[in-house]
Amino acid sequence: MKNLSQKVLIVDDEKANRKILKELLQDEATIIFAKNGAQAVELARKHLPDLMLLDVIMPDRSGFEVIEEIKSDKKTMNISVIFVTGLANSDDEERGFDLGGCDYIYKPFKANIVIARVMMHLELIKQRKMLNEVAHLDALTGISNRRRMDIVLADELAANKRDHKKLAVALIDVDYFKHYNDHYGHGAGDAALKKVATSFREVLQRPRDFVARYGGEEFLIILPDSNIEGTQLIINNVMKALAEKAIKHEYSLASEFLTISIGAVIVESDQSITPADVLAKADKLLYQAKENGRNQLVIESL
Ligand SMILES: Nc1nc2c(ncn2[C@@H]2O[C@H](COP(=O)(O)OP(=O)(O)OP(=O)(O)O)[C@@H](O)[C@H]2O)c(=O)[nH]1
Repeated sequence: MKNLSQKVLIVDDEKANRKILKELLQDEATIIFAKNGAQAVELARKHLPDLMLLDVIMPDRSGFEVIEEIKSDKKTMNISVIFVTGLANSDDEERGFDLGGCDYIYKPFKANIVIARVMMHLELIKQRKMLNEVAHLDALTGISNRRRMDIVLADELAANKRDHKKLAVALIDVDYFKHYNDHYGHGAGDAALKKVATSFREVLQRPRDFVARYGGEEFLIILPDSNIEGTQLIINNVMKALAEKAIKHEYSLASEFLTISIGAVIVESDQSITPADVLAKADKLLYQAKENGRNQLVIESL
Protein backbone atom coordinates (compact mmCIF):
# COMPACT_ATOMS: atom_id res chain seq x y z
CA MET A 1 0.00 0.00 0.00
CA LYS A 2 1.27 3.47 -0.82
CA ASN A 3 2.21 5.49 2.23
CA LEU A 4 2.49 9.20 1.53
CA SER A 5 2.94 9.83 5.24
CA GLN A 6 6.58 8.88 4.74
CA LYS A 7 8.88 11.71 3.70
CA VAL A 8 11.82 11.57 1.31
CA LEU A 9 14.33 14.42 1.08
CA ILE A 10 15.97 14.56 -2.36
CA VAL A 11 19.31 16.37 -2.31
CA ASP A 12 20.87 17.15 -5.69
CA ASP A 13 22.41 20.31 -7.10
CA GLU A 14 21.12 19.53 -10.60
CA LYS A 15 17.53 20.46 -11.25
CA ALA A 16 17.12 17.77 -13.92
CA ASN A 17 18.07 15.01 -11.45
CA ARG A 18 15.70 16.34 -8.80
CA LYS A 19 12.93 16.38 -11.39
CA ILE A 20 13.53 12.77 -12.51
CA LEU A 21 13.66 11.49 -8.92
CA LYS A 22 10.49 13.39 -8.04
CA GLU A 23 8.62 11.91 -11.00
CA LEU A 24 9.74 8.42 -10.01
CA LEU A 25 8.90 8.72 -6.31
CA GLN A 26 6.04 11.18 -5.91
CA ASP A 27 3.45 8.39 -5.79
CA GLU A 28 5.38 6.57 -3.06
CA ALA A 29 6.12 9.30 -0.51
CA THR A 30 5.94 13.02 0.20
CA ILE A 31 8.90 14.62 -1.52
CA ILE A 32 11.02 17.50 -0.21
CA PHE A 33 13.94 19.02 -2.15
CA ALA A 34 17.29 20.50 -1.24
CA LYS A 35 19.64 21.85 -3.88
CA ASN A 36 22.84 21.95 -1.83
CA GLY A 37 24.44 20.48 1.27
CA ALA A 38 23.63 23.36 3.61
CA GLN A 39 19.96 23.25 2.64
CA ALA A 40 19.95 19.47 3.05
CA VAL A 41 21.05 19.72 6.69
CA GLU A 42 18.58 22.54 7.36
CA LEU A 43 15.62 20.71 5.81
CA ALA A 44 16.55 17.42 7.45
CA ARG A 45 16.36 19.12 10.87
CA LYS A 46 13.15 20.90 9.97
CA HIS A 47 11.18 18.04 8.38
CA LEU A 48 12.85 14.93 9.84
CA PRO A 49 12.36 12.90 6.66
CA ASP A 50 12.35 9.12 6.82
CA LEU A 51 14.84 8.85 3.99
CA MET A 52 17.35 11.07 2.19
CA LEU A 53 18.55 10.54 -1.36
CA LEU A 54 21.88 12.32 -1.10
CA ASP A 55 23.99 13.39 -4.04
CA VAL A 56 27.67 12.71 -3.32
CA ILE A 57 29.19 15.55 -5.34
CA MET A 58 27.80 19.03 -4.75
CA PRO A 59 29.50 22.43 -5.01
CA ASP A 60 29.13 23.63 -1.41
CA ARG A 61 29.85 20.41 0.49
CA SER A 62 29.97 16.74 -0.40
CA GLY A 63 27.31 14.19 0.46
CA PHE A 64 29.88 12.61 2.80
CA GLU A 65 30.17 15.87 4.76
CA VAL A 66 26.38 16.16 4.88
CA ILE A 67 25.89 12.64 6.24
CA GLU A 68 28.50 13.28 8.93
CA GLU A 69 26.44 16.23 10.15
CA ILE A 70 23.19 14.30 9.93
CA LYS A 71 24.51 11.29 11.83
CA SER A 72 26.20 13.34 14.57
CA ASP A 73 22.99 15.19 15.50
CA LYS A 74 20.73 13.25 17.88
CA LYS A 75 17.67 14.76 16.23
CA THR A 76 18.53 13.58 12.69
CA MET A 77 20.75 10.56 13.28
CA ASN A 78 17.99 8.05 12.56
CA ILE A 79 17.28 9.34 9.05
CA SER A 80 18.21 6.67 6.51
CA VAL A 81 20.52 7.89 3.76
CA ILE A 82 20.88 6.49 0.24
CA PHE A 83 23.77 7.99 -1.68
CA VAL A 84 23.14 9.02 -5.27
CA THR A 85 26.28 9.10 -7.35
CA GLY A 86 27.79 8.85 -10.79
CA LEU A 87 30.95 7.36 -9.31
CA ALA A 88 30.99 3.59 -9.34
CA ASN A 89 34.05 3.43 -7.14
CA SER A 90 34.29 0.81 -4.42
CA ASP A 91 36.45 3.00 -2.12
CA ASP A 92 33.84 5.76 -2.19
CA GLU A 93 31.10 3.21 -1.70
CA GLU A 94 32.90 1.79 1.33
CA ARG A 95 33.34 5.29 2.76
CA GLY A 96 29.62 6.02 2.33
CA PHE A 97 28.63 2.86 4.20
CA ASP A 98 31.21 3.57 6.93
CA LEU A 99 29.64 6.98 7.47
CA GLY A 100 26.21 5.42 8.00
CA GLY A 101 24.69 5.35 4.50
CA CYS A 102 22.33 2.44 3.89
CA ASP A 103 22.52 2.07 0.09
CA TYR A 104 23.67 3.49 -3.24
CA ILE A 105 21.81 4.48 -6.39
CA TYR A 106 23.85 5.15 -9.53
CA LYS A 107 23.38 7.74 -12.26
CA PRO A 108 22.14 7.62 -14.92
CA PHE A 109 18.97 6.50 -13.15
CA LYS A 110 17.24 3.25 -14.04
CA ALA A 111 13.64 3.84 -13.03
CA ASN A 112 12.92 0.34 -11.74
CA ILE A 113 16.08 0.21 -9.66
CA VAL A 114 15.44 3.61 -8.04
CA ILE A 115 11.85 2.69 -7.18
CA ALA A 116 12.74 -0.80 -5.93
CA ARG A 117 15.53 0.43 -3.66
CA VAL A 118 13.58 3.36 -2.26
CA MET A 119 10.49 1.21 -1.64
CA MET A 120 12.56 -1.46 0.09
CA HIS A 121 14.08 1.10 2.45
CA LEU A 122 10.75 2.85 3.12
CA GLU A 123 9.26 -0.53 4.06
CA LEU A 124 12.22 -1.32 6.35
CA ILE A 125 11.90 2.11 7.99
CA LYS A 126 8.16 1.57 8.54
CA GLN A 127 8.75 -1.82 10.13
CA ARG A 128 11.58 -0.51 12.30
CA LYS A 129 9.30 2.27 13.59
CA MET A 130 6.53 -0.21 14.35
CA LEU A 131 8.93 -2.50 16.23
CA ASN A 132 10.30 0.45 18.15
CA GLU A 133 6.81 1.53 19.18
CA VAL A 134 5.84 -1.97 20.30
CA ALA A 135 9.09 -2.32 22.26
CA HIS A 136 8.23 0.81 24.25
CA LEU A 137 4.59 0.06 25.04
CA ASP A 138 3.16 -1.76 28.03
CA ALA A 139 1.22 -4.73 26.68
CA LEU A 140 -1.59 -4.59 29.27
CA THR A 141 -2.43 -0.89 29.43
CA GLY A 142 -1.13 0.41 26.09
CA ILE A 143 0.74 3.29 27.76
CA SER A 144 4.54 3.60 27.70
CA ASN A 145 6.60 1.02 29.52
CA ARG A 146 9.59 1.23 31.82
CA ARG A 147 12.06 1.13 28.93
CA ARG A 148 10.55 4.24 27.38
CA MET A 149 10.24 5.88 30.77
CA ASP A 150 13.99 5.59 31.38
CA ILE A 151 14.68 7.42 28.12
CA VAL A 152 12.05 10.13 28.64
CA LEU A 153 13.05 10.81 32.26
CA ALA A 154 16.72 11.26 31.32
CA ASP A 155 15.80 13.50 28.36
CA GLU A 156 13.38 15.63 30.37
CA LEU A 157 15.85 16.13 33.24
CA ALA A 158 18.41 17.34 30.70
CA ALA A 159 15.85 19.61 29.00
CA ASN A 160 14.74 21.00 32.37
CA LYS A 161 18.28 22.05 33.20
CA ARG A 162 18.77 23.59 29.78
CA ASP A 163 15.44 25.46 29.65
CA HIS A 164 15.53 26.77 33.25
CA LYS A 165 12.11 25.35 34.08
CA LYS A 166 10.68 23.15 36.83
CA LEU A 167 9.89 19.50 36.26
CA ALA A 168 7.45 17.32 38.19
CA VAL A 169 7.95 13.57 38.57
CA ALA A 170 5.20 11.60 40.33
CA LEU A 171 5.32 7.97 41.37
CA ILE A 172 1.89 6.39 41.76
CA ASP A 173 0.84 3.18 43.43
CA VAL A 174 -2.60 1.57 43.49
CA ASP A 175 -3.80 1.13 47.08
CA TYR A 176 -4.37 -2.34 48.50
CA PHE A 177 -4.10 -3.87 45.09
CA LYS A 178 -3.07 -7.26 46.43
CA HIS A 179 -6.41 -7.39 48.28
CA TYR A 180 -8.16 -6.40 45.05
CA ASN A 181 -6.53 -9.25 43.13
CA ASP A 182 -7.06 -11.73 45.92
CA HIS A 183 -10.79 -11.02 46.13
CA TYR A 184 -11.84 -10.09 42.61
CA GLY A 185 -9.36 -12.22 40.66
CA HIS A 186 -6.39 -11.42 38.46
CA GLY A 187 -8.55 -10.72 35.38
CA ALA A 188 -10.51 -8.05 37.24
CA GLY A 189 -7.16 -6.72 38.52
CA ASP A 190 -5.92 -6.38 34.95
CA ALA A 191 -9.12 -4.56 33.93
CA ALA A 192 -8.73 -2.20 36.89
CA LEU A 193 -5.12 -1.38 35.92
CA LYS A 194 -6.34 -0.52 32.42
CA LYS A 195 -8.90 1.89 33.88
CA VAL A 196 -6.23 3.50 36.06
CA ALA A 197 -4.10 4.04 32.92
CA THR A 198 -7.12 5.49 31.11
CA SER A 199 -7.64 8.00 33.95
CA PHE A 200 -4.09 9.27 33.42
CA ARG A 201 -4.59 9.56 29.69
CA GLU A 202 -7.82 11.51 30.13
CA VAL A 203 -6.15 14.13 32.30
CA LEU A 204 -2.68 14.49 30.76
CA GLN A 205 -3.27 16.65 27.72
CA ARG A 206 -0.12 18.67 27.07
CA PRO A 207 2.08 17.19 24.34
CA ARG A 208 5.08 16.52 26.60
CA ASP A 209 3.14 15.23 29.61
CA PHE A 210 4.10 11.61 29.99
CA VAL A 211 2.83 8.54 31.81
CA ALA A 212 4.33 5.06 31.97
CA ARG A 213 3.66 1.84 33.76
CA TYR A 214 6.63 1.67 36.07
CA GLY A 215 6.03 -1.90 37.19
CA GLY A 216 3.15 -4.12 38.45
CA GLU A 217 0.67 -1.63 39.94
CA GLU A 218 3.00 1.36 39.91
CA PHE A 219 2.92 4.21 37.39
CA LEU A 220 5.07 7.25 36.74
CA ILE A 221 4.00 10.67 35.49
CA ILE A 222 6.41 13.31 34.17
CA LEU A 223 5.12 16.87 33.84
CA PRO A 224 7.63 19.23 32.18
CA ASP A 225 7.43 22.90 33.08
CA SER A 226 5.30 22.32 36.21
CA ASN A 227 5.49 23.87 39.68
CA ILE A 228 3.98 22.53 42.91
CA GLU A 229 0.59 24.21 42.41
CA GLY A 230 0.24 23.02 38.80
CA THR A 231 1.26 19.49 39.72
CA GLN A 232 -1.20 19.36 42.63
CA LEU A 233 -3.96 20.41 40.26
CA ILE A 234 -3.11 17.73 37.69
CA ILE A 235 -2.74 14.97 40.29
CA ASN A 236 -6.04 15.98 41.90
CA ASN A 237 -7.67 15.75 38.48
CA VAL A 238 -6.16 12.27 37.98
CA MET A 239 -7.54 11.18 41.36
CA LYS A 240 -10.93 12.62 40.41
CA ALA A 241 -10.91 10.89 37.02
CA LEU A 242 -10.22 7.58 38.75
CA ALA A 243 -12.88 8.26 41.41
CA GLU A 244 -15.41 8.88 38.62
CA LYS A 245 -14.74 5.36 37.35
CA ALA A 246 -16.04 4.15 40.74
CA ILE A 247 -14.14 0.84 40.70
CA LYS A 248 -15.57 -0.97 43.70
CA HIS A 249 -12.90 -2.14 46.20
CA GLU A 250 -14.62 -3.52 49.28
CA TYR A 251 -11.34 -4.85 50.65
CA SER A 252 -9.47 -1.54 50.67
CA LEU A 253 -8.91 0.14 54.02
CA ALA A 254 -8.62 3.55 52.28
CA SER A 255 -11.98 3.84 50.49
CA GLU A 256 -14.84 1.74 49.16
CA PHE A 257 -13.44 2.41 45.66
CA LEU A 258 -10.05 1.82 44.07
CA THR A 259 -7.66 4.67 44.96
CA ILE A 260 -4.05 5.67 44.38
CA SER A 261 -1.23 7.10 46.50
CA ILE A 262 1.25 9.50 44.95
CA GLY A 263 4.74 10.74 45.81
CA ALA A 264 5.78 13.70 43.65
CA VAL A 265 8.96 15.74 43.42
CA ILE A 266 9.55 19.09 41.77
CA VAL A 267 13.03 19.32 40.25
CA GLU A 268 14.43 22.86 39.96
CA SER A 269 16.44 23.63 36.82
CA ASP A 270 19.65 24.48 38.68
CA GLN A 271 19.94 20.99 40.15
CA SER A 272 22.27 18.32 38.85
CA ILE A 273 20.36 15.23 39.72
CA THR A 274 20.24 11.74 38.26
CA PRO A 275 17.07 9.87 37.30
CA ALA A 276 17.84 7.38 40.08
CA ASP A 277 17.93 10.20 42.69
CA VAL A 278 14.60 11.58 41.46
CA LEU A 279 12.98 8.15 41.59
CA ALA A 280 14.38 7.44 45.06
CA LYS A 281 12.98 10.73 46.37
CA ALA A 282 9.58 10.15 44.74
CA ASP A 283 9.54 6.67 46.24
CA LYS A 284 10.18 8.10 49.73
CA LEU A 285 7.29 10.56 49.32
CA LEU A 286 5.06 7.78 48.04
CA TYR A 287 5.91 5.78 51.15
CA GLN A 288 4.86 8.78 53.25
CA ALA A 289 1.57 9.03 51.36
CA LYS A 290 0.95 5.35 52.17
CA GLU A 291 1.90 5.87 55.81
CA ASN A 292 -0.44 8.88 56.07
CA GLY A 293 -3.41 6.69 55.13
CA ARG A 294 -3.15 6.29 51.32
CA ASN A 295 -5.47 7.88 48.72
CA GLN A 296 -3.39 11.08 48.76
CA LEU A 297 -0.52 13.05 47.31
CA VAL A 298 2.68 13.98 49.12
CA ILE A 299 4.68 16.52 47.13
CA GLU A 300 7.98 18.32 47.77
CA SER A 301 10.53 20.41 45.94
CA LEU A 302 13.89 18.68 45.74
N1 LIG B 1 -3.96 -8.16 38.05
C1 LIG B 1 -2.69 -7.77 38.07
N2 LIG B 1 -2.07 -7.63 39.24
C2 LIG B 1 -0.80 -7.22 39.28
C3 LIG B 1 -0.11 -6.94 38.11
N3 LIG B 1 1.13 -6.55 38.44
C4 LIG B 1 1.22 -6.59 39.79
N4 LIG B 1 0.05 -6.99 40.32
C5 LIG B 1 -0.30 -7.21 41.72
O1 LIG B 1 -0.23 -6.03 42.46
C6 LIG B 1 -0.14 -6.40 43.84
C7 LIG B 1 0.81 -5.45 44.54
O2 LIG B 1 0.77 -5.77 45.89
P1 LIG B 1 1.58 -4.97 46.97
O3 LIG B 1 2.91 -4.54 46.43
O4 LIG B 1 1.56 -5.78 48.23
O5 LIG B 1 0.81 -3.63 47.17
P2 LIG B 1 -0.69 -3.30 47.62
O6 LIG B 1 -1.48 -4.52 47.90
O7 LIG B 1 -1.23 -2.35 46.60
O8 LIG B 1 -0.46 -2.57 48.99
P3 LIG B 1 -0.16 -1.04 49.20
O9 LIG B 1 0.64 -0.59 48.03
O10 LIG B 1 0.64 -1.01 50.46
O11 LIG B 1 -1.45 -0.33 49.31
C8 LIG B 1 0.33 -7.86 43.88
O12 LIG B 1 -0.75 -8.65 44.31
C9 LIG B 1 0.64 -8.15 42.41
O13 LIG B 1 0.36 -9.48 42.08
C10 LIG B 1 -0.78 -7.11 36.86
O14 LIG B 1 -0.27 -6.90 35.77
N5 LIG B 1 -2.07 -7.52 36.89
